[in-house]
Parts: sequence; C-alpha cells; structure tokens
Amino acid sequence: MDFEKLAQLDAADPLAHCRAQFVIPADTVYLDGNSLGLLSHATQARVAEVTAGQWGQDGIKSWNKHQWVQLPQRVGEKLAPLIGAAPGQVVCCDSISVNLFKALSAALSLVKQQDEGARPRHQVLSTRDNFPTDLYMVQGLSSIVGSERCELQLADESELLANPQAFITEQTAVVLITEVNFRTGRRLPVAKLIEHAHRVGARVIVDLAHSAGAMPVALDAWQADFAVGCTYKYLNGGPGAPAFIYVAKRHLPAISQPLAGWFGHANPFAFEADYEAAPGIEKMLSGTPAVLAMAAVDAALDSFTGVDLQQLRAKSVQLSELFLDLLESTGCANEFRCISPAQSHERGSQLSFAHDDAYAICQALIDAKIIADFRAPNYLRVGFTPLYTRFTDIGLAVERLAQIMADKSYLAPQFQQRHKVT
Ligand SMILES: Cc1ncc(COP(=O)(O)O)c(C=O)c1O
Ligand SMILES: Nc1c(O)cccc1C(=O)C[C@H](N)C(=O)O
Repeated sequence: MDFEKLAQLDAADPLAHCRAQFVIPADTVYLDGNSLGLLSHATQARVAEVTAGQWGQDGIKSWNKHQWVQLPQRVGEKLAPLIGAAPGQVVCCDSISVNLFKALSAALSLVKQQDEGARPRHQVLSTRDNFPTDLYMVQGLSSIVGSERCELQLADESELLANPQAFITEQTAVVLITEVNFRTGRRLPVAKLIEHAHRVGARVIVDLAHSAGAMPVALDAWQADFAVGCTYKYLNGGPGAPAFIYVAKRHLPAISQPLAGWFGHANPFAFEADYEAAPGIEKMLSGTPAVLAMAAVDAALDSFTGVDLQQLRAKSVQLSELFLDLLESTGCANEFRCISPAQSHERGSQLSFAHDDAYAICQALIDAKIIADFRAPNYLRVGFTPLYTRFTDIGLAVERLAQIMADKSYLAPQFQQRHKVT
C-alpha cells in the first residue's frame, strides 16, 4: 500500500480540515457514517451546554430564553440549503417513519383534491427494495383508510428505471422513492422520476436518508412535492436524532396532515379546543420537540458551514473509486461481488459487496478496527463520509480487508455467531 501517495491526497484535500471537528474513535477507521455519523466536538459541547447550562440553570424559562419552542423551524431552516430548499419548507421533527405517514396522507389528499370528484387514484408506487419502513408506513396507512384510498404497488427498481411510464401511470397517486438504495448504494435519477410522475398528475415523496449531507440535493429545482430524511447518518446528528420533512411551498396552503398535534396548531399556546393548522410548514409538526436531540442536530449542522457540496460529492466519489481501485490491486476483489453500480454517478456514498461470509468478514474487520456494516442476507457495506474520511483511511481499510481475506481469519468461530443487530 502506497501510504505516501495517500498522504499526498489527504494533503491536497480541500475538505481535510473538517476532520478535526469530529471525535474520531482511537486507532479506528470509521466507514459507517451511512448508518450512524460520528460525534462532532461542537455537538458534544452543545449537548453539555443545553443540559447543564440551559435546562440545569434556566429550567422551564428555557422554552423562551433559549428559544426551544422554535427549534424545529430553526434547525429546518439551517438544513434547507443542504437539500436545495428555499426557506419556509423544512422542519426538523419526529422520525422518517412518522414523517412519511404525514407526507403520505398529505400527498394522497392533495391528489384527491386535484382530481376533483373523478374516481380518486389510490396507488402508492414504490420499489420492492426500498428501506422497509417506507413500505410499512404505506401498509399501515392503508390499514386505516382502506386499500381503496391507499394501496401499495411495488416495482422492481431496475424495471422502474428502465421503463418508468409502465409503472407511473394515470392510476398512480403518489410515487415514494428513496434516492439512494440502502443495500446497494444505487442512486436513482430522482429528477427524471419526478418529471414522469408530474406528467400524469402524481405527487412524489423523496426519502433522502442516504443523500442529505453526502451529496448535493436539489428539491426545489427538481420540483419535488414532499421529502423526508434523517439527521443521524451523514448529518451526524446522533443516535435517534430527529428527522426532517420538506413540503414544497406551492402545496402548503392546500395540505393537511392527520397527526395534528398542538405544535402544528396556528396558535399552540392559545390552547384552543379546535385544531387550526398553522399556515406554513409548521403544520407538519405534531408534539413537543426533543430538545436535547434537536440541539445536537443544530450543532452538528455547523460542520457544513462553508462546505461546497459539489466538493463534498467529488471527494465522496474519489474515496469510493479509490476503495475499488485498491481492492482490485490487492487481488481480493474477485472474492466479492460488488452489488453497487459500476458508474460512480449512479452511486451514493457507499459500496456494497456480496460474499457468503459477509457477516464474519464484517466482524473480523470491526475487530481490526475498521468499522463497516453488514446487511442481510450477505452484504458487506462501507460508507464514506467526506467530512471526516481520509484517503489514508481507505488504504488502511483495504489493507486490513485484504489481510483478513488472505489469512481467512474471518473463519474464526468468534466472527461466525450472528448476534449483533446492526
Ligand atoms: C432509506 C431509509 N429510510 C428510513 C430509514 C429509517 O427511518 P427512521 O428514522 O424512521 O428510523 C432508514 C434507516 O434507518 C433508511 O435507510
Ligand atoms: N436507524 C438505525 C438504527 O436506529 C439502528 C441501527 C441502524 C439504523 C440505520 O440507520 C440503518 C440504516 N438506515 C441502513 O441503511 O441500514
């Protein structure tokens, strides 16, 4: 491994300075930011301040004094430029799953209004290989409103991309699409799918779980209708950090959502018996914000200040290409089947490899302080977070992977037992 050359790449990296903002686990190469991003020093300090300083010293006064009440909007506005959204369209709240439920209901009622009395369409089109929670939320909503109002229709991802018109039809009410496939890392052409959907009057919900903070996203330019995403992956908001939801401004006056909690009320502190939705994006809120967790997200987003997202994407591609090149040069690439697309523009910020012993290989890698992850049935995933992953890290990861494959140390009994949840 030519570590001198890798050090030169690190020295020339315009984002190299970002790494110092993070707490990097000792002697560890962390390639799992696609599942849980690392802690930043600023986040650590903010959580301490909000806990001891604000909650500890100011108690209940903090809702006003430290503007806890406005956190969902404030964090939403801070996040908006990272996903290509103009102000007034994003709030931070709940989980992706819960936000999907709200977005699905809102999108279906929007299409019903638009179809005015004609037999309302009810199909929600998604991909079979989507992250399961996305599909479960459609199934859950369907069990409440009935399949005549909401019915999940599944398409094979490759077939949908090859022939979108065959799947996105006049019967389609909503297209629910995740930009980057969590298993394969395949990046779907969202703008093109939105165009197809709009042509037949369908609305689109985009799941940005594996996009936000990893690459430029252009929700407004794409004319997306709704979007959801999490903050615990590439945005480094922390375990279980609250998610976000985007609603295009043009839809805000017409839409409503069923989880109509008091934080979405036009005047929450009037404590009125009747619900009146807030006029703006606040109507997507439900209950009290998780202040400590949201404060962590707020601080984590500061590490994107001054970061050019095109540069971020360029580094992500460079890191993934380097991984593939180095793996090839070690001679062990052919032991794996790379299930991620060959072309970098068709990938997110991860690579996935199929191998019968992927679970054990992943455990052996973790034991060697290379943090990757495993997804059933047999995929090894490595994620690249351009803010803190160095080119040198890729060299170390591939070197150790090659070693594990050469000495077959992954066959040791301690790596075989499947007892881990992630
Ligand atoms: C594409 C996608 N959607 C949704 C989720 C999860 O959503 P939630 O925040 O509700 O756990 C994940 C990963 O956890 C994901 O990869
Ligand atoms: N959200 C997660 C969790 O609460 C526990 C373990 C993993 C996760 C994940 O984020 C999984 C992730 N969406 C994935 O791509 O597999």
